[in-house]
This record gives sequence, structure tokens and C-alpha cells, in this order.
Amino acid sequence: MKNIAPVITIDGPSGSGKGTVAGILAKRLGWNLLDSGALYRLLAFAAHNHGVDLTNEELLKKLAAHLDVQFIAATDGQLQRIILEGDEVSDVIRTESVGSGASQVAALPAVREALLQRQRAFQEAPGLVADGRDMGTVVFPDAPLKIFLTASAEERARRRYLQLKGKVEGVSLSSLLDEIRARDERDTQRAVAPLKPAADAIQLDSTELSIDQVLERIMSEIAIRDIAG
Ligand SMILES: Nc1ncnc2c1ncn2[C@@H]1O[C@H](COP(=O)(O)OP(=O)(O)O)[C@@H](O)[C@H]1O
Ligand SMILES: Nc1ccn([C@H]2C[C@H](O)[C@@H](COP(=O)(O)OP(=O)(O)O)O2)c(=O)n1
Repeated sequence: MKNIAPVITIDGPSGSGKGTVAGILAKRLGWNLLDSGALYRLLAFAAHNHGVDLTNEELLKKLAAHLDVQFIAATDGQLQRIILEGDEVSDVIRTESVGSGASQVAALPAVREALLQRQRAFQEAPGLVADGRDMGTVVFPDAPLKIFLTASAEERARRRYLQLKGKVEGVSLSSLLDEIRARDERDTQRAVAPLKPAADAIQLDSTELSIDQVLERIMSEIAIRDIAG
């Protein structure tokens, strides 16, 4: 039977606010959440732990197919928790070095293929908010609402800086800007499922918008489409 749970996709580059907005939206609607970037981050992290080279497509494909991961949904006052092979890794996978590894393994076609069904399995009633790079173009092409969230690279680096300052030692705005630009380049230029807006995506530039203003815009698109009951 066809799965009819509606999906809202939020794609865009690093630091555009996808994860924040997707998390709040899922909570507000009472829907499931797919943080697809976490899967690529988990794979890069697991590869590092198991001594697998980030260019070894065959081994990475196997690792992706057998990733022992649990997503524990957010509850009041607690963020979503991610458990890899029995250990909580929610925070350690968020560093820029794991992000860069994620972007490298994500360019490998066999890895993307191995993670595809795992991502589609999140499409369950009453609905799904999915964030990433190819949610609207490849994973959920029939989603009734697709958002492509952007912001200038300078603003995205500034947001990351504010987010990491005090938590991670030695962060600098200029190195974050370089890393964001390198990741943008790799994610948009790769041959398979590159970062780009779906033809039917609504493009939102959040450079000058607050998180609440972005949410307001998305809520009005949801209301227009009447997709959340
Ligand atoms: N519109 C916005 N204005 C200001 N800060 C924002 C906005 N959207 C997100 N942020 C902040 O920017 C940082 C990165 O956001 P995040 O949701 O992790 O981005 P992404 O998932 O696209 O990488 C977080 O600290 C978040 O609170
Ligand atoms: N659907 C997705 C999600 C992430 N990726 C890749 C590309 C990204 O640079 C890395 C990390 O993604 P993630 O969304 O966690 O990163 P940001 O929070 O945007 O910095 O994974 C992807 O190729 N496809």
C-alpha cells in the first residue's frame, strides 16, 4: 500500500537553519523528524572508529547498510538523542571535522544508495519533516511542501561561530567561513544528488530573518496547502 503520510522537506546549505526549523516544526505539528545529515555524520564517525578510509566506497557501503543507530525522539525539555553502537553520540557528531567527513562520504553513490531506504522508512503517520540536501529532489520527490532554505555564507559562518563559541576550543570565524565554503562547493558540485532546489521548492533566504520569521513563512505555506490536518 502506498504510504500517504505527508512530508515537508527542508533542504539547504550548512548553517541555513534547516535543523533548527525542522525540529521546531516537527514538534509543533506532532510529526516525525528525519535529520538526514546525521546519517552521513554517523557514517563518517563510525568509519573513523573502525579505521575505514573515507574514500573506500565498498567498505563504506557495507558500514552504511549495517549502521547500528537509534534515534530517540525529542521530549519536553530534551532534544532528540542519537545512539550509535550503544553509545550516545548526539554531540560528538556535530563537530565541523565530522561534518566535513560526512560531506566526503556523501559524495559516494553507493553510500547514498545504501542510506536511501533507511531514510524513506521515516515516512510514517501522521507526517514527516525531513531536512538535508536532497530530501525534495531525490528521497521524497512527491512531498507536498518543499522548502529550500539559504542564507549568505558570511551569515551562516556567523551563526555557527555563535553556536560553537564557548563549547568548542579554538573556533574562529574565518576558518568556519572557509569550511562552510568548502562544504558548499563539495555538496553542490558532486555528481549524485547534489545540493540544489527541487523545481517545485519554495526558496527562502533567511539571511535577514529570525528563526520565528522563517517558521511563520513555512506555517503559512502549510496552511495554504492544507497538509497538516
Ligand atoms: N534565521 C536564523 N537567524 C539566526 N540564527 C539562526 C537562524 N536559523 C538558525 N540559526 C542558528 O544558527 C545555527 C545553525 O542552525 P542549524 O539549524 O544547525 O543549521 P543547519 O541545520 O542548516 O546547518 C544554530 O545555532 C541556530 O540556532
Ligand atoms: N540529505 C543529505 C544530508 C547531508 N548530506 C551531507 C552533506 C553535508 O555537508 C553533510 C552533513 O550534513 P548536515 O545536514 O548534518 O550538516 P549541516 O547541519 O547543514 O552543517 O552530509 C547529504 O549529502 N545529503
